[in-house]
Amino acid sequence: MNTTSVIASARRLVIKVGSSLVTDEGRGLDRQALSLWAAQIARLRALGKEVVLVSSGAIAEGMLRLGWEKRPVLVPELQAAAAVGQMGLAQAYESVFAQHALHTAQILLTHDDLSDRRRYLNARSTLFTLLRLGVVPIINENDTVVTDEIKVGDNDTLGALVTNLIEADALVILTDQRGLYSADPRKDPDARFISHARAGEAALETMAGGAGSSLGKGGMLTKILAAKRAAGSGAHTVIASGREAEVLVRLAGGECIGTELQASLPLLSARKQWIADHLQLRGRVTVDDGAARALTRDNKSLLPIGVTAVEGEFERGDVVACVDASGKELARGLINYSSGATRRIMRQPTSQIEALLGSMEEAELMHRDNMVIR
Ligand SMILES: Nc1ncnc2c1ncn2[C@@H]1O[C@H](COP(=O)(O)OP(=O)(O)O)[C@@H](O)[C@H]1O
Ligand SMILES: N[C@@H](CCC(=O)OP(=O)(O)O)C(=O)O
Repeated sequence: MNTTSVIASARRLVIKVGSSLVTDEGRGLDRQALSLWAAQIARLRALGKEVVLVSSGAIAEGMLRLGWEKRPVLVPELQAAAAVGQMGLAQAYESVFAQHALHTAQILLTHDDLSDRRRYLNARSTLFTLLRLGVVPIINENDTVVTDEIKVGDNDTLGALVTNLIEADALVILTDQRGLYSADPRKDPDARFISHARAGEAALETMAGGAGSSLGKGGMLTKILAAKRAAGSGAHTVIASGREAEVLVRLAGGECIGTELQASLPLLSARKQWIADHLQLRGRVTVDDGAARALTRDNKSLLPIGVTAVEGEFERGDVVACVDASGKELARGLINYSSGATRRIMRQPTSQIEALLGSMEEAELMHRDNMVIR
């Protein structure tokens, strides 16, 4: 077991702060807390660390400003609250970082931005440029424009996607608990604290429950899944209390505070990580047993002959899932043919592609190099 926090050696960090912390349990923007994190982030920067902040709290702050006591159910009302609250977040962060002569930059993202390769690369280079300029990027989901089809849904997941996007060394999730317990400590007084574990361990998911307050979205499960996702690019995750004194500076000094979730999964290349990080896919192809073995056991590409069904409408180059007969996802990757063309060539040998379509783009429906096994 490590006695030095993984944060000590991390050079590039993503720090995520949850709604209940940012808004003092919905009482209003906690400027004191924001000011303490800004002071700590300024110290991390002085130590040579690059920091990107992912902050929740727009909806909670917007509700408060609009005088709404209960989280609205109607999507346009949630979106309106987010639009109002985001103004408060941006203003508050700008002023607390200004005290340390640090500029901030607001970045509002949707899942659509990250699943489009061109926009993904744009977001990445903008973030790198901001870091190089010494600016602290502050990210939230663009709640005002998201629909179910294009949303990430919670900022723990968004934090992990950003971690992978900028190849950060670590993701720090600050919340209202000390870290992960064996059960929700709000419900189980005997819950045991977990100080270290491996990101992606299945047992962790059974320990984690939903959100403890009505302010947050994710709860502990999204944090555990975020750690697993971030581990794909080799990033370690620490879940700790945002109320712990000097938490970020102490972590950077090597002190183990909170739950450390070590990355120990096989590393994916940056492009494969982008494929793995698609939360919503445009379609799926069902593969037969032979193709399932070829993909998962023999490291082979997917050929049209192994496909038995096609769902959804997709274009060449879209990310599509390969599922078995029971619907379980075996792999996903960039497909070489549109859904219409795939329907015409499925169950057929490669030698028939040209005769069926008039030309052959590629021999494989999905090439191994463009595929991630699940
Ligand atoms: N196993 C667990 N360990 C710790 N907290 C848990 C666990 N399961 C559920 N929770 C709940 O998750 C809450 C934190 O999630 P959430 O309210 O979404 O916070 P945030 O706004 O920081 O994302 C805690 O307050 C706690 O009640
Ligand atoms: N984008 C939303 C936050 C959604 C969310 O994941 O909240 P939380 O679980 O508190 O991190 C907002 O700013 O209100």
